[in-house]
Amino acid sequence: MAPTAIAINGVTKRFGGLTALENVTADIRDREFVSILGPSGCGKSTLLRILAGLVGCEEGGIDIFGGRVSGPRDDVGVVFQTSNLLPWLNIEANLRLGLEIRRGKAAARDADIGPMVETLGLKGFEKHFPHQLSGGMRHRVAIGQTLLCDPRVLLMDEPFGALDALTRDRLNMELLRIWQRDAKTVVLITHSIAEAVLLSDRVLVMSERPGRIIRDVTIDLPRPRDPSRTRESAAFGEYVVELSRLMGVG
Ligand SMILES: Nc1ncnc2c1ncn2[C@@H]1O[C@H](COP(=O)(O)OP(=O)(O)OP(=O)(O)O)[C@@H](O)[C@H]1O
Repeated sequence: MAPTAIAINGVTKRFGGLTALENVTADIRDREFVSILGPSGCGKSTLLRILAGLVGCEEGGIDIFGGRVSGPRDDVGVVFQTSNLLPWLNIEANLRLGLEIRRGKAAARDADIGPMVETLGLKGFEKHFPHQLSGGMRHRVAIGQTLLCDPRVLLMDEPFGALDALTRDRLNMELLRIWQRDAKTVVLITHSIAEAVLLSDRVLVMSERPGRIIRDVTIDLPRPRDPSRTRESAAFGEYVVELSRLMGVG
């Protein structure tokens, strides 16, 4: 079995008198693709921010590759729900920005971003500015910014929510390709049960706030997973039904 990449050890998080997370414990293996599902407000984003080292917690802690998380790390990349591109930089410069911050000016200047631009479906828009793009396109740039940095651990907070179904499918597949090719560990927060089943090795289901992990479902579907074929399979449907029931929406 692969070694542990992320160990979540009894994490409790409070905001004043509000307990957002209560004794959350989970192990995520190196190269594993894990999704987190849970009702709105149960603490998913808070957990991701703690994993990213952006906020602390009152009890427990997170270890990534054996080291206690005490702040953002270079080997951990995060994609948030909303994109925050710099409005005065064009798309190409925005894409290079993440690299510049992490690897320096020379690495950012020399990087071949063509393949990523292609993947993101943004060819021809390199010289445009963020205000000239649709919300979905801006979001794709933000995803590309993080992917270009090639982090070993990728944390994603509902990254595809704002995208149309076709783009979402394309980026889902691209994410799977990158995950398999580059042996990354991925933690994905999604509201889509179908997306979680399509992509993941395991789905962690959280309770209503205060968030706890109430179920750990292994998705034993063959890979590679072509979206249409996978969605048509009986086993896929059974996982969706099981998770819907756990989420109280079935
Ligand atoms: N900075 C903060 N200060 C105070 N309360 C907060 C803060 N951040 C989150 N919360 C509260 O913690 C709880 C969990 O919020 P969080 O955003 O983690 O939930 P979520 O599961 O990601 O929700 P959603 O699915 O709707 O995005 C909520 O009740 C929220 O109001």
